[in-house]
Amino acid sequence: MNEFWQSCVSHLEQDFPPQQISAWIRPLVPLAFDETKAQLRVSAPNRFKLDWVKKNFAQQIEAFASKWFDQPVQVLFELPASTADRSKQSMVNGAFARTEDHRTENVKGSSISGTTYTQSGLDHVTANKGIDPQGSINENLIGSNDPVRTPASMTPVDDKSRLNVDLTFDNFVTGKANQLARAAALQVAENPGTSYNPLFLYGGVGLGKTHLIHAIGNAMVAAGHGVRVRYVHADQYVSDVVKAYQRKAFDDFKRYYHSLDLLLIDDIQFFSGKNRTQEEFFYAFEAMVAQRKQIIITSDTYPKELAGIDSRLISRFDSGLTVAIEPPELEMRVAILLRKAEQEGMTMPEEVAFFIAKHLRSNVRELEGALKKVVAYARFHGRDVANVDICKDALKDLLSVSSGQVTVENIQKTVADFYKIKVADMYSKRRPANIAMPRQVAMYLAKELTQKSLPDIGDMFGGRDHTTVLHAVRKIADLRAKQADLNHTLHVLEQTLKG
Ligand SMILES: Nc1ncnc2c1ncn2[C@@H]1O[C@H](COP(=O)(O)OP(=O)(O)OP(=O)(O)O)[C@@H](O)[C@H]1O
Repeated sequence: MNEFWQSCVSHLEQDFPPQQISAWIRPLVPLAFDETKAQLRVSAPNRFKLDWVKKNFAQQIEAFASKWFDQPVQVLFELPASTADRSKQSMVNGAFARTEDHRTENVKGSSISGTTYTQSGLDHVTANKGIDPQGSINENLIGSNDPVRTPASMTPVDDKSRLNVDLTFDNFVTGKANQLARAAALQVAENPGTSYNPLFLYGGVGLGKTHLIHAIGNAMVAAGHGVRVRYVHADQYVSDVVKAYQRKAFDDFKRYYHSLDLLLIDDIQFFSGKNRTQEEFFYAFEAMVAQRKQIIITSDTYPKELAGIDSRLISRFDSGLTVAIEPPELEMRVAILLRKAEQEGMTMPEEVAFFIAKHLRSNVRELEGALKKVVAYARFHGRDVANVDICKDALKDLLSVSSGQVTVENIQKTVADFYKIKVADMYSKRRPANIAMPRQVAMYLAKELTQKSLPDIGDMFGGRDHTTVLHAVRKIADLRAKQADLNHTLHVLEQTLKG
């Protein structure tokens, strides 16, 4: 059985990215193969994973098993005995035995749509519908048409906390833009409720705020003290308040939120103008902080800048630690692309990451989108290694928006970034080889890609004589013809500059 399963997993690894394998396939346990019925029994750790695997992987597993056992095999997925018993018991009793659990399930279920996890979350809700026959708040809230934020079809979400288990400190790339936020987040994860309460993270879209707060939640859960953690998007919290109000279920609502050890509330700017929500949140905030329970808030701006939020709340938000996440700098963008390409199983040479990172500057989500396009495009053309030409084709639309006219300043900056030297070295009189060579490359590109004359270019490189520029242009052209490496570098730089 073991041998079969290992081969099956290896086989699936060829078709699915490592993230999906670790999220969905590795947690499965092969139980037995019944030869007479040609049935393979496989156990999934919970109902959510079971449904997901059944829907998305069953076919491939069946096909592989049929080949392996040399007959058409049916795969039966089941829950571990204890989980199955619990579900059954709930069905029979008609309600959860412990009201605490029941209430928790209700509110939890209510907050699924409208967050990043909509697709998988809804599947989970559907699976739970039968388990919760009373379905008081739960059923009604599920019916809501909350907006879908991000379709994350394969996002593994923990049912209880609504944490995305894939968003961890380990895969959070750090750079100047986010090192402070990460350090604060780590500190809070290690000393919840006692270091900074609340921790308030703010920054523009797609910069990693959500990622970081999930990482805190996951770290605290992993620390294994049985903490009650809950991630909720502010929009969803608003809709929970409305529904609790409609159903006169405020006591349950309050008890649930006030009982948490860690509340992660995302995009608090969505509370703007929602007075009743703000009031409820104020009580939850006071109750939790008084008991040293940790609250972490994200927002698109810092507390005092929040519009339509009660000043009492703003002063509470300001009472802990407020940290910004800035847009990623070039090096961090390159590092993110390299890391994510590796996760996608795509080989991406550093200069290719540089090419993308140079053009797409706004946020990490944009980089991820670009990378997905490149990976899909490369795979479609049967390539495992991305190159600049593939990127140019795959990202045609994105690049045309961001590309501008090539200027000498742009060339100096791009070449300096590429060779990891300072832009100021382009004008300086210093002549060590590690600076002189990139400077000559920049002069060469300036002559090639702009209309500037040799004396103009000389001026722009710290008042150098036109003969110095001419010498540089000739030298680089000559070397380019002889050195494949340099030719390749120049090609990357030209593509990067031309967009
Ligand atoms: N430093 C990072 N390292 C790795 N991945 C990152 C990093 N920052 C962001 N990401 C990824 O970029 C995507 C967008 O990040 P996230 O959703 O956390 O942004 P956000 O700041 O919460 O944006 P929004 O305000 O739009 O909700 C996510 O897939 C996240 O995993």
